[in-house]
Amino acid sequence: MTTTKEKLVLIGNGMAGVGTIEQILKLGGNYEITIFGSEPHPNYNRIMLSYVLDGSKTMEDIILNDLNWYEDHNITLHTGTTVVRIDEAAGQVITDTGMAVPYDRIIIATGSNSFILPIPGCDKQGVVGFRDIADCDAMLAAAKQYRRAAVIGGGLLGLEAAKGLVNLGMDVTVVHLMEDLMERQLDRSASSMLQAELTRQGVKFAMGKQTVELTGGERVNGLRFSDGTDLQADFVVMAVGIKPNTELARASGITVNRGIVVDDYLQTSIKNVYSVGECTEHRGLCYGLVAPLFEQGLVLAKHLCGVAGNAYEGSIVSTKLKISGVDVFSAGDFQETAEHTVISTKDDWKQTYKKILLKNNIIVGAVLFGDVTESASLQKLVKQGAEMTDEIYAEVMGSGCCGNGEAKKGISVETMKDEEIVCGCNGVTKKAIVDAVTENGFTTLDEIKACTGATRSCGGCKPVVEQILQFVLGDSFQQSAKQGICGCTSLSRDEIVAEIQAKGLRTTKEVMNVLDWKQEEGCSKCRPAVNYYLGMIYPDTHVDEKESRFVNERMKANIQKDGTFTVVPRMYGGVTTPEELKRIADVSIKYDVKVVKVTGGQRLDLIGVKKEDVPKVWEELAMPSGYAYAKALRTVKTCVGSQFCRFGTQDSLGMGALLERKYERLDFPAKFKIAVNGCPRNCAESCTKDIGIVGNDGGWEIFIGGNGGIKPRIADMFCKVKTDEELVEMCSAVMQYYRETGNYLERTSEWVERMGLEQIQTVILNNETNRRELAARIDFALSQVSDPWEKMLDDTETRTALFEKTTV
Ligand SMILES: Cc1cc2nc3c(=O)[nH]c(=O)nc-3n(C[C@H](O)[C@H](O)[C@H](O)COP(=O)(O)OP(=O)(O)OC[C@H]3O[C@@H](n4cnc5c(N)ncnc54)[C@H](O)[C@@H]3O)c2cc1C
Ligand SMILES: NC(=O)c1ccc[n+]([C@@H]2O[C@H](COP(=O)([O-])OP(=O)(O)OC[C@H]3O[C@@H](n4cnc5c(N)ncnc54)[C@H](O)[C@@H]3O)[C@@H](O)[C@H]2O)c1
Ligand code: SF4
Ligand code: FES
Repeated sequence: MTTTKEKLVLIGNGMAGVGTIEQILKLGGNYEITIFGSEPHPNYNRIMLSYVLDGSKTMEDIILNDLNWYEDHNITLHTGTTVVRIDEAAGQVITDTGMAVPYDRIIIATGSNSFILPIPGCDKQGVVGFRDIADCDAMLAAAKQYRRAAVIGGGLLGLEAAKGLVNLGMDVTVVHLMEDLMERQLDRSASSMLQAELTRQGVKFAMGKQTVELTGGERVNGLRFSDGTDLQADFVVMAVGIKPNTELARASGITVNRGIVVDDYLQTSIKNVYSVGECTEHRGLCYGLVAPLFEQGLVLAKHLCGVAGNAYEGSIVSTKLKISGVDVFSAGDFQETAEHTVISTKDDWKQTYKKILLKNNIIVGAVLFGDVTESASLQKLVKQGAEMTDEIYAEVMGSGCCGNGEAKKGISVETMKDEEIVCGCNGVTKKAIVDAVTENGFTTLDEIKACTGATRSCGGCKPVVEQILQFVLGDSFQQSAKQGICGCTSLSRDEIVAEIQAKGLRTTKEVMNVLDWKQEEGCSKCRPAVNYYLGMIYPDTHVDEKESRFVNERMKANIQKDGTFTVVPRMYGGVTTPEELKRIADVSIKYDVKVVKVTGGQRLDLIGVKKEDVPKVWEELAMPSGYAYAKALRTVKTCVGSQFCRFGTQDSLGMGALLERKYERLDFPAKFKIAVNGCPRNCAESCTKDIGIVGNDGGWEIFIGGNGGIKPRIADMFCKVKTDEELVEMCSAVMQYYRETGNYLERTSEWVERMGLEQIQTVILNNETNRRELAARIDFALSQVSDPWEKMLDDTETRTALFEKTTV
């Protein structure tokens, strides 16, 4: 008997909402889930935007759940779609794109918006908040063009933004209303130590300043303060707090105060409509940190899954500033009053400060600066409302038997109670981590993260998690610190490839079974990687595993934020014909293609094709797939070369087309780009391509390992060759060597750095047999591939399943 699942709609694709869905899935909740998110991205770690800005993480690093995760859990995701109203009578949510989607239950998790000071000039160009990827992009772009930045607000966000902009080379002044930084978390002593440290790191400060106007023309050029003084700035970040996003709730008749008002089970004033996250007001409080939001999410998930659990009674918050070299921690009360008993130590030489506040001998708050080793213990003590005892005093103030910091660290982990929370962001206890090691056999930080969630958000708990691993594993900890390709295995890429070859393993499932994967099914990181390694090892017999492919690769087209697709046909060497152009034009008009874009790789991109039209567009274009969605050869960029250019000494057009025809369709560890130039003037920009080829009088020069993307790298000169045949053989050998030794998703720019140029030259240039064998192996692999669009057009079943279902 099949039971119909209740329809659960999540509005808001942020950390709180998706965190709740993750809990529901863990608890086995039986829902048909649909998620709406205004942003055009899958769920990402907003906290980490500070690290993207300071350059220590990339946007890709901070994705928490990629599109495969939604697919794998049968979740329908609508990105770039805002829900504008809940129609309670009709039992539907209504979107800004005109969708009406039925629901049985709703979770509202619409988060907050940056608070923008409503002062004259606040809408000028160059004024941003710091809340999402778009803001972060704007800041990264501004840093390339401008020098002077002002950050209004000296709270957590303003200081992290300021340090990020300093790292990007800007001259940054933090403009703060009060006399003390982070006055909502720190007392005057900690605040002034913090200001001194940040000044040392290059941040300037204008304290006690109220901004009354932003000056300039269309673009901001400065700030005017209430005392009549001003500050020049051509970029302004507002970080003066946040405003719960309650628009949708108000429009739907839900009770709203500062936030959306909920009871202790996160129920709003409307039946079956719940709210979690920053948009929520519980017992008069709205929270702006993830730990309380995850606590709310857990209570709600249990409630929605019918699992017994406590009501949500509110959270005690603690904060840590995420600036490298600045250790600050604050939990609970931080400003002493007559009611408090104060325990404090301040070391001006070591620049450390510790203060613990007691009320009637109960620990109610703590502030740490410089040394935050005790933050996890103090966080727990404050949360528990623990009574101060001699033992606790000795532990947290560092007196008594253990004068030595290292010894003390060990003891503090050892004496930590099982139920003590180690990761505040994700509510992970010491016991959960110890169990992950002793019961599941996990031994690395990545595995602990995948299993328990600890370290997944702000990362502040990493040192304590490491200490626990060390404590439980003893001497084997160092050895186990070797990281596998993901949390499912401790094996490296080379070990996996060697095992596949030695044991003759044939499928992903077999690899995972035989090599003792910790998660039977693997994850979205290892499944595509293993599928690639199998295809590389067995080019003739491996049956490609579609379920291990990323969504774009499965669809053979790139999904866009509005759910439509792009179609990029192949144009060998960037050359097309009037007949092809006519077909492209006819198809674009017939299928109402939104934009036809000339790409940087010299071809045409049909953007905005409706999903159901994609196969018809392929059929009517009658051109090969351009593989714009694949980890394969994308484009071969060419200049006009000797056929037309008066400087050209080599036929770059002809060679480009030849190479593109030869190497198209084959899988590589990552996308692959080539450029061919007719002379050293290098009009087709060889230096930023995986293989760059430059014609000269006596033949060709070959460059490898260039990249123009997020981590630009200029290609290295690999060798010179005289004939076209030598050129092709050399390219074949380099490409096959990269296919055989590259880590999945590793671009050649990283591969060359990792392997060393000399090593690659030794293997390929100094050993003719090697070179010939590599070239023969790639030729064999190439003989096995065929056009995927043509294949899909002949396969009615797959085509219908992919393009005629309602979801991707
Ligand atoms: C730079 C930065 C650093 C931070 N660092 C930390 C830190 O170190 N520690 C910490 O604890 N917290 C930190 N925070 C705060 C933390 O990120 C937030 O508390 C948390 O992300 C809030 O989660 P949320 O899901 O409630 O809201 P959000 O993350 O704002 O998610 C809400 C989502 O809903 C979407 N949405 C809104 N309305 C609609 C609608 N009507 N229909 C569809 N979608 C909608 C929004 O576009 C948004 O994507 C930081 C925040 C920032 C910006
Ligand atoms: N490490 C972390 O935990 C972290 C990092 C970034 C953001 N966040 C969270 O993101 C949210 C936003 O952070 P935030 O720092 O903007 O909020 P906030 O409310 O914590 O701090 C805002 C600061 O701006 C100051 N301010 C207000 N009006 C001003 C004015 N007119 N001129 C100058 N200064 C003014 C306030 O005095 C306050 O110190 C918060 O919920 C915060 O907890 C947390
Ligand atoms: S690279 Fe040389 S041959 Fe090619 S277009 Fe430029 S000048 Fe002409
Ligand atoms: S405390 Fe933030 S990730 Fe663990």
